[in-house]
Amino acid sequence: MRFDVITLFPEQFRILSREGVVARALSRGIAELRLWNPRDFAPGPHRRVDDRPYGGGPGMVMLFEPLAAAIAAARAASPKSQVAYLSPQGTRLDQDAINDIAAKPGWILLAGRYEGIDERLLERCIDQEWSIGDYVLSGGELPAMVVMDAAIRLLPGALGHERSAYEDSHMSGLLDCPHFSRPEEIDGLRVPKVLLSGDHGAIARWRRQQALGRTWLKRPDLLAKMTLDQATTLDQATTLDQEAR
Ligand SMILES: COc1ccccc1CNc1ccc(C(N)=O)cn1
Repeated sequence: MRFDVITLFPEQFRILSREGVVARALSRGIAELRLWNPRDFAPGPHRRVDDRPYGGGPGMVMLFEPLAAAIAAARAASPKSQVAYLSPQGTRLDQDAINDIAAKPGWILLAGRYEGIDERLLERCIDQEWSIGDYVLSGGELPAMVVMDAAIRLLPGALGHERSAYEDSHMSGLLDCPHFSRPEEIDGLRVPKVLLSGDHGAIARWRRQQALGRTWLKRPDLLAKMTLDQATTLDQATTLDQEAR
């Protein structure tokens, strides 16, 4: 999977290639990262990438021309990739969205700075607009890294133990179960007996029951969403079954 990131601060992305799951995936060629700096595409002696907003107001806006040129160069290098802009106005991402993102051959991620970008880029050059949450950051670089981390860890071979990605919170539509490791007792707090029993069926049932219980207590909205999804799936299956008869 290939990520092309358009950013005024390429140095910030060094962190991805230093350590951890993403760094390993990059070094193994499971994922690729290429950085494009709009300043390299800005014309004239001053190589401007931003300017004051028409209509006045505080802050600066990223200029159309350098970004459009950087996007065109990235598209030429990665013809199968779509362009996604990280912004507080974007579609809110969740695990389902990340699963879809990770299934594509690649993405060109545009990280905005200042007050944002010239609106005409959204008309002409950008395919999708994403938000990692309802809060404003000083730039789109961290959101771009969040999306890359969440997607790359799902790629085959990225995690040591394939199943651990699937069993994470939100992968099954539920929150994760509790985890314990050595020692068996800490300050009077003991590991649940079932986890020491070696009875894998009982352990799996306990973990599912814990995940359901936690989701019910902490995120009942996920349960509602899940039962709705399941109901829809069930309904579709029934319809298909009736049509098949
Ligand atoms: C004032 O910053 C901007 C204003 C407009 C667009 C982009 C930026 C860059 N900042 C971002 C980017 C993304 C997110 C998010 N929630 O995904 C939060 N902040």
